Amino acid sequence: MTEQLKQLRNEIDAVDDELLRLISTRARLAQQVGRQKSGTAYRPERESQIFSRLQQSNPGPLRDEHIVHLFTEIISVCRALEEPLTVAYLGPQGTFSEEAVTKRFGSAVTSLPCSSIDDIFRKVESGAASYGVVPVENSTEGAVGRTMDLLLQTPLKICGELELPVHQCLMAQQTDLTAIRKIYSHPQSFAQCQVWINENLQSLTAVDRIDAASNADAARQAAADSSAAAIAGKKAAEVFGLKVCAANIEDNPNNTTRFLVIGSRDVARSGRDKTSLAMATHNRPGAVHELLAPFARYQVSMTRLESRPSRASLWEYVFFTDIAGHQEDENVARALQALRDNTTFLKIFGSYPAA
Ligand SMILES: O=C(O)C(=O)C[C@]1(C(=O)O)C=C[C@@H](O)C=C1
Repeated sequence: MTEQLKQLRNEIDAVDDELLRLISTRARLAQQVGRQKSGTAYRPERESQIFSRLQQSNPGPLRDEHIVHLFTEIISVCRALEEPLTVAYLGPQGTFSEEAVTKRFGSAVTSLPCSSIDDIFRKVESGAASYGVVPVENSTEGAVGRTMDLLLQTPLKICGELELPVHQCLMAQQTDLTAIRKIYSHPQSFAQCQVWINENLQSLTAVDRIDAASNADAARQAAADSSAAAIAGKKAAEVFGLKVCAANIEDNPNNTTRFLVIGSRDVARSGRDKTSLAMATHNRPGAVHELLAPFARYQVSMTRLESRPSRASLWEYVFFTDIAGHQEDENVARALQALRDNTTFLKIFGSYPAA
């Protein structure tokens, strides 16, 4: 070892000692904060403010996303000292939903795999989980209808959102594509990889596509059959001991799924928030125009507008809307009051920090 290398490593040791001391101090402060406040330890608005501040003062060379990743884990262990959290997600282990839980809450939570989106809502409503993470839309496939329908029925609130880039892989027990006779995957993942499958697999011999309940379930089935492959995220290959035959096979490289965090408490203002709601009005000419007018009047930006059948009567729709700002912001509060006066139905799902 050169003298210079030895010297640099000594400096790293000294920095690590300092980091250890500082992280321990931070953890003790979080414990004190936990004793001061009432209710749940998880404060999404505060975490969002911490990330914004750190990104603004990031001196490099680490990228902002690395800083957020490191501090997500630091906050995760500090939060766990205050209160252990259980987070429900669409299982089994190895799904993109599980990745979404770790991305938002860090690793120091108990993640609870559920067999359906309905089950996630049930677990949070019953208190078996403190929070739930549910997919709400995909950039290629559009809205996740079940999540939207359940939001209408539940007393739960939206406490946060996050976006997860969805990179699909073809995985199998071996990497020889000519040995593959069937592929398991979730129908949505098949849809996201159509071009790649047609170009790379259909030209071989006949390959059956078999729908699975989830990508991770597809990987589980491929792990039990040497003539099968699965399309799933890289995490599923790790969980089920499969080899990745081809990575990033999604037709759209920007393929992203947006997830919501659901819980039972309202979230305070972070200063960079969004509010989600659903509304309905009479089925007559100009009604939708009138419905949206308060947003224009009070200068509230809409970031999403999606209609779904109301399920109450034929050809009646509920409009799901995301707007910029928190319910407690003056312009948002005024727009919401105008909506209360003009709609036949209005449900506010919650305000939360924008991703
Ligand atoms: O500020 C708080 O309320 C804390 O509990 C501290 C802390 C943190 O580690 O910074 C931990 C959990 C909360 O979600 C937000 C922040």
